[in-house]
Amino acid sequence: MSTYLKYGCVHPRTLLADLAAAEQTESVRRYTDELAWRDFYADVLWHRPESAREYLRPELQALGHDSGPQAEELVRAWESGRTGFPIVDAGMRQLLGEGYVHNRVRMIVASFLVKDLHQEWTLGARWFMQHLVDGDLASNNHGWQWVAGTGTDASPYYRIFNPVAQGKKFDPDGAYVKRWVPELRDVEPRYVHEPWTAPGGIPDGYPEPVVDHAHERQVALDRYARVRAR
Ligand SMILES: Cc1cc2nc3c(=O)[nH]c(=O)nc-3n(C[C@H](O)[C@H](O)[C@H](O)COP(=O)(O)OP(=O)(O)OC[C@H]3O[C@@H](n4cnc5c(N)ncnc54)[C@H](O)[C@@H]3O)c2cc1C
Repeated sequence: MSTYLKYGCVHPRTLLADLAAAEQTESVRRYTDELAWRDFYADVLWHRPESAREYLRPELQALGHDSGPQAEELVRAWESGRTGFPIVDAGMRQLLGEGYVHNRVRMIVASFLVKDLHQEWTLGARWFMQHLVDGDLASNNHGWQWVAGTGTDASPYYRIFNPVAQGKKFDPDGAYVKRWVPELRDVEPRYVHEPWTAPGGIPDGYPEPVVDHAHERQVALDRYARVRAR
């Protein structure tokens, strides 16, 4: 519904009225909560308009970010869905192909850019706004700040998504990855989220992982510890 809400085709109060009239199941309550997130972020943006571009926790700006030709190459790999991490690549290719990505995958690809590639959330937020059909300044930029750990009610900075574990948990048979990453269609489901472990190795045409997740996770945590110690 996000695109219809974004363009005002349906008003959130219409949805809330329907939800109030429905049997109060867990999914009805969850949906109501989701709509509340949307309004919450709109409210934050109204009161703190600078939060569209600036860190709500400015001290975390001192984390810094990677720059230079190698960092730029990694950003291009992320943008084009060629990081070698299947769930990240599927999400980024879906973004380019459909302009829509499920919330879980938005969180995974955003975490990868900020915590594995050590880029500022603002860079990813801009890319999303250029490509999402539901692109909304409040939900998008605060979604990014949530993942980056720099916003209101933010995910703690030290919570770092493991792209392999997330893929296995939320796409256990690899159907989502196989839909968007054709190079992996013939890989057995148990290897699809870490094709470098498959007996035949990584299929032709699919990249090797561009980073070592365990190492970059530690780099991110060390940077965070340094900023906190100031
Ligand atoms: C990094 C990142 C960027 C995002 N960018 C956008 C964006 O530009 N535009 C946008 O509408 N949503 C954004 N979201 C929130 C969420 O991913 C989408 O609203 C959701 O995926 C849309 O799918 P749906 O309509 O099936 O959602 P459902 O799960 O069915 O939720 C119903 C509605 O609740 C609202 N909603 C749900 N989750 C959130 C959330 N976390 N934050 C704010 N509103 C929410 C949306 O209006 C959504 O349509 C972003 C989330 C992240 C993590």
